[in-house]
Amino acid sequence: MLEVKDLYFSHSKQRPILNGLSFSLEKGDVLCILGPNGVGKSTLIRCLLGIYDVQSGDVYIHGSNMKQLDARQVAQKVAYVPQSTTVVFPYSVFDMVIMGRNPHIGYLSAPSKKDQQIANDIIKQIGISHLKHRVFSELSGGEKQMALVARALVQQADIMIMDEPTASLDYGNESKILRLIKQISETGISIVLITHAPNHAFLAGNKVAIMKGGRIQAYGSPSEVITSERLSALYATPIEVTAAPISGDKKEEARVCVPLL
Ligand SMILES: Nc1ncnc2c1ncn2[C@@H]1O[C@H](COP(=O)(O)OP(=O)(O)OP(=O)(O)O)[C@@H](O)[C@H]1O
Repeated sequence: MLEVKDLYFSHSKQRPILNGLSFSLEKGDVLCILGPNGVGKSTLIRCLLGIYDVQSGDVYIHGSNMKQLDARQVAQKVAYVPQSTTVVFPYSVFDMVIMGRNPHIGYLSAPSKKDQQIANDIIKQIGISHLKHRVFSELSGGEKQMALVARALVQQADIMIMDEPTASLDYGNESKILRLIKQISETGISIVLITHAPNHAFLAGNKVAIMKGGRIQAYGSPSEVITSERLSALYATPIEVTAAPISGDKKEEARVCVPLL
C-alpha cells in the first residue's frame, strides 16, 4: 500500500536528515516508528504527505509514484492525524470533522448530504456524538484528539499517518486512542504511528521501525525489534524489555519496556 524507497531529504547539504530510508506498509499494518528527538520523524511525515519534496528516492502509494500525484490525490489516499491542532475560529466538532471530506469535494462545492452522512456515521462510530456541537477549541486534549481521528477517518483514505497521537493525553485517553488505532487497522486501513513510547508498538503495532542516522536501523515485528539492548542504545539509558503476566480467563503475558532509573 505504501512503499518508501531510499528516501533522502536534507535541509542543508552538510547534514542529511533522511539518508536512504526504506520501508513498506501492507494492508492493515500498524507500523510504529521509534527514534530519539531530532532523528527526523516529523521530516519523514512531511515527505510522506508531500509537504516536502524529497531530494532523491521514491514514495509509492498503491504503486503510484507520489511525484506523479497532486496534493488532492495524495489527500484522497493518505490521512493525517497531528499531535494537536490550534484553531482560532470557533468551529464545531462537526465542522472540523467534515473538513476531512475536502479532498473529495469539488473546488466550489459544499459538502453534500452524503458527506454529512459519512461525518455523522464516523462521529457515532467512534463514540463522540456528545461532542458534535461543542466548539473544537474548547475541548480537552483527549476530546480534541478523538475529533482529529474522526476527521482523518472521514477522509476515507486507506493509509493514515499519526504523529504522536497520544502526546499529553492521560492514561485513559491514551488507551482509548490505542484501542481505536487497533480497531481502525482491523478495517484494513494501514497506519504509520510515530511514537515516543516503545510500549505502543507492543500494544497496538504489528511492525516497528527504529530510525537512526537517517535510516531504518531495525525493522520487523515488535518482539523481534524491541530488545533491551537496542532500546538502551537508542535512547542512551538502560531500558529492560520484560514480560508481565496479565490476569484473566486465560493466562497471558504482555511485553513491556521499563526504564531502569
Ligand atoms: N526547517 C528546518 N530547517 C533546518 N533544520 C530543520 C528544519 N526542520 C527540522 N530541522 C532539523 O531536522 C532534524 C530532524 O527534525 P524532526 O523534527 O524531523 O525530528 P523528530 O524526530 O520529529 O524530533 P522530535 O522527536 O523531537 O519531534 C532536527 O535536527 C531539526 O533541528
